[in-house]
Amino acid sequence: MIEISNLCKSFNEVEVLKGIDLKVEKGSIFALLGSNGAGKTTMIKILSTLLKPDGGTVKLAGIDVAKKPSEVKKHIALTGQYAAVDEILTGRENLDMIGKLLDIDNRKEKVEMLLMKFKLLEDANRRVSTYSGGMKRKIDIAMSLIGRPSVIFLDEPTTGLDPMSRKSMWKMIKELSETGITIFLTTQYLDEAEYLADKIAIVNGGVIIAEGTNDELKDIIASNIIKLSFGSEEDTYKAQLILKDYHPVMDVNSCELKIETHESMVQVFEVFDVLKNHHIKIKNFEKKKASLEEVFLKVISEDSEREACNAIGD
Ligand SMILES: Nc1ncnc2c1ncn2[C@@H]1O[C@H](COP(=O)(O)OP(=O)(O)OP(=O)(O)O)[C@@H](O)[C@H]1O
Repeated sequence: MIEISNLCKSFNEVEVLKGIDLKVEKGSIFALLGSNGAGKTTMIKILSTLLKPDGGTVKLAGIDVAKKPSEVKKHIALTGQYAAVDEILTGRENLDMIGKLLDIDNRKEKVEMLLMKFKLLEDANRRVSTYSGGMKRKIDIAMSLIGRPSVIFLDEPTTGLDPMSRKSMWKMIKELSETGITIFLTTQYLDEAEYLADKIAIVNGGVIIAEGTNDELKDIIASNIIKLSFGSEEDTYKAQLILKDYHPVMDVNSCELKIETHESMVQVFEVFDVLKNHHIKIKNFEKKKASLEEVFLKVISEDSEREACNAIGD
């Protein structure tokens, strides 16, 4: 549904996007992750025709976004971090206004159907200025659905929402995806990407540094993690010293060490052997896959280190 090739964009000589290549499958949920200022919103603006790229191509449903923006607009909807709703109007009036602008058939019915779907019927005649953050976000998404888009861009859809509203937004996004709409979202919440996305890409320094399904990212980039717990602080400190070549991360309070293992079980047995030889008893042992957060932090820090080394080399 979306094909991005060698996408570049600079602002005042600062290169924000330095050659992005991505593909998003029809009907899937795609999450773009990145730190503050990584270029996520810039990318969404280009994909949704609001900003012209400096180079590269973007095709949406096979249509070139730069060459035929008005064609592309018929297929897409954009909702932002800051709800684009008119606060003075009621929820119903907001939906009706967009319906009029888009000259939608059966507008009234469509508006009522969306109010019902988003559980906003009871509050439909209240001014949006009196809505909670979660309700504003709902009306924003409902407005974007009036034109029956095939792709919806959600820029940080749950930023600023409380945990309950986040969960209900997640449910709504899943339901939208089940109707066949392709969803492209940006987020800073790793659990959000982990829960929602069929595919995830991490943008850093203007390029995509990792891409894949949740499991692929964890498999390809991250190693497995072993968690060892000990009977005392003393043993934990000793184990940390003995295992220093494995770069353990220590949590003294819970007497735990976390170690990354890069190869199957071989390193796990090595660690056991070393501890046994030093007569340190392991109280508990757990082997788990890295979380997406661990993957994210690792690839970002490795990429930044590489950049720093390159800069020194230059
Ligand atoms: N119109 C503009 N003029 C100049 N610089 C801009 C403009 N828009 C964005 N930038 C810069 O481009 C970089 C990327 O911004 P962008 O908003 O795309 O990042 P982001 O990943 O969405 O960040 P955040 O997570 O903080 O929203 C930032 O350094 C920002 O200051």
